[in-house]
Amino acid sequence: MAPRDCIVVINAGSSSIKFSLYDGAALDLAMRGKIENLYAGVTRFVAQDAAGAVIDEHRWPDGPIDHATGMRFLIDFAQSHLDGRRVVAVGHRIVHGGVDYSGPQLLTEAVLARLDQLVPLAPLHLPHNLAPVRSMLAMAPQVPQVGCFDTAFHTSQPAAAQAFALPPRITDLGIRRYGFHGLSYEYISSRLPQSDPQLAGARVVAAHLGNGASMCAMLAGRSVASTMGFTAVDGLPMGTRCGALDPGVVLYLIDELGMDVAAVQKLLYQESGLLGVSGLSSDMRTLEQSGDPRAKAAIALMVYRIGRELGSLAAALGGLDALVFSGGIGENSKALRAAVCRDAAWLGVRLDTAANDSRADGIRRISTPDSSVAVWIVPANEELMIARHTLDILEH
Ligand SMILES: Nc1ncnc2c1ncn2[C@@H]1O[C@H](COP(=O)(O)OP(=O)(O)O)[C@@H](O)[C@H]1O
Ligand SMILES: CC(=O)OP(=O)(O)O
Ligand SMILES: [Mg+2]
Repeated sequence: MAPRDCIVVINAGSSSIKFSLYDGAALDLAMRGKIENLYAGVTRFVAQDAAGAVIDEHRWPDGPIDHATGMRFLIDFAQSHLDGRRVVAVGHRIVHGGVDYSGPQLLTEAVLARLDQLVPLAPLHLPHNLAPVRSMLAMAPQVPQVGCFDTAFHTSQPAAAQAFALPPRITDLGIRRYGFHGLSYEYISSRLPQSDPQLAGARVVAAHLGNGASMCAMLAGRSVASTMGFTAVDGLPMGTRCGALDPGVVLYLIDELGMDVAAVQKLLYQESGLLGVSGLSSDMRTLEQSGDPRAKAAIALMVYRIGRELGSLAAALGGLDALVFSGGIGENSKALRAAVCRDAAWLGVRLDTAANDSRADGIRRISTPDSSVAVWIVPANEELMIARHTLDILEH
């Protein structure tokens, strides 16, 4: 890579699109931006330089926008801020890789066609992950587009963690647990031992709590279990997704309530979770500011489920050395972290209240020195992981 060469990274989540621009083979961050509150609330855009100074901001006061409008805005923004750089590759977060893709992949029309088949497994994400790849392939066919999969990090899980108790004729179709947010967990597993080398071989549970939310058990930096399964609707309650559900409920909705598949999908993916329980909002900030008992109930349910999953994941690890919070809620909600840590006292978790309440940012420890479980905040950085994988693909 020449000094003016750069890699662009696009991370399209369910409620946000993040982009970053990295200079040269050292992957020095040049600029990052985020459009948040797609589909709900006031959509806003903010871009920052490497030092975190805001270089541009924008709001859409006439109502929330969708992924396609957001992407067009971002492409225009990035193109007008390249400042003489040459884009040598674009790295994309692709939420589902299915059975075919367990590592970063150069995206061609043939690969995209296979990924199209996985859309039913990630309806809130995959269409928005794939559309920008196609528009960039059309705009600049000479620029490699690299896909980095959320599922890839979890392929290290033991067979029992990946299995549903279903007959082989079903399992053989690829109907098994995959796990998601893998790029976030992979970043955490690479970043945590830099701050505390003792954690390199440790039993760690990380909670990526954003609009989508999951938890992952990692042993010596490798995924051994996670709360998300075949799809990103499993596990914890999320902004609008229900999380773990007795499959009998789905049968009942269809058979007894006469709901069709589209209605069930909408209910479980878009009308449940924090939004569904509170009846108010999918946004944790709104719920925390609300005095409505339904908002409190929604948060309490999320805290309760995190605690239950923490026990389960600690069991998969045979104990617990560290607990990590990440994602928009995990990084910013001190109340949620305090509630989760209070419920995890039985595991030896002791929160340092002052550290938890501090306005510091960046990676930091928030447990007391005598806590037998180290509690950390690690700001999510899926983009850096994508940039590293993209550079690897370019160089090999
Ligand atoms: N200061 C804050 N306090 C509490 N929750 C916050 C705060 N900032 C962001 N959040 C929550 O983080 C969630 C979005 O997380 P994020 O990781 O940005 O989303 P995505 O999964 O789309 O990438 C929202 O529920 C939002 O309310
Ligand atoms: C997998 C997933 O839920 O992603 P997000 O948090 O971006 O919605
Ligand atoms: Mg996210």
